[in-house]
Amino acid sequence: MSERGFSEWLRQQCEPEWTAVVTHPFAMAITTGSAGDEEMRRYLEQDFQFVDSFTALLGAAVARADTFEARVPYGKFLGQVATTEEKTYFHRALAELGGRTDAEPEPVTAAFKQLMAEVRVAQDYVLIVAVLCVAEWCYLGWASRAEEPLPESFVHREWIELHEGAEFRAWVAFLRGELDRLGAGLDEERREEVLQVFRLAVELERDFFDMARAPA
Ligand SMILES: Cc1ncc(CN)c(N)n1
Repeated sequence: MSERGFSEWLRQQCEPEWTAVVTHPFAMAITTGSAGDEEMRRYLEQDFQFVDSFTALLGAAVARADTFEARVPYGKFLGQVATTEEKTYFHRALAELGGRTDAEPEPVTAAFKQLMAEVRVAQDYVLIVAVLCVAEWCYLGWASRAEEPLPESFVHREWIELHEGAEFRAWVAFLRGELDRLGAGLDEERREEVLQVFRLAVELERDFFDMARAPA
């Protein structure tokens, strides 16, 4: 395992897919504001379905965290997703784009929801953190590549802002810290198990951006 900790070791094992996610043409098109309305509508309709399962997974993290110190950041972020992202951004953005909140999940969305449901039902804390960490860390990865001035359109700009900034960086650092802390006590077999889940989540992130780019 890398001297730099379990989370960095996991990330390195997932190259070149990791870099493919954080530099994905669709993500880069969000950062420049050049992702078109149709693409953004398809992507956000699907992401709204993703966020539902993601919110449930945060609830599982609150329940299964092994320390009170860890439960608090999950609870705090859960409140933020449920209020800021779900209640305001998605509804405003989908209204602007003529999108729906009840779109049929695409195959990649269904696969991602299934992975999140599996680790949630298993109530396996380190696997729960692995999926949450991929989702948040790789979003920080692409969003932090955005250059000022950010796009004028709120659909692009606010989506970047939700995944960048001091608070979001601290949240990702917390998730990585949890993986580093837990990883130190895992044997080889368990580390491999976490890696498999981590890798699948990275692949799904890449496929999710591919889906957004695919012709309708
Ligand atoms: C597919 C996906 N992955 C991650 C995130 C970041 N919360 C998201 N909104 N959507």
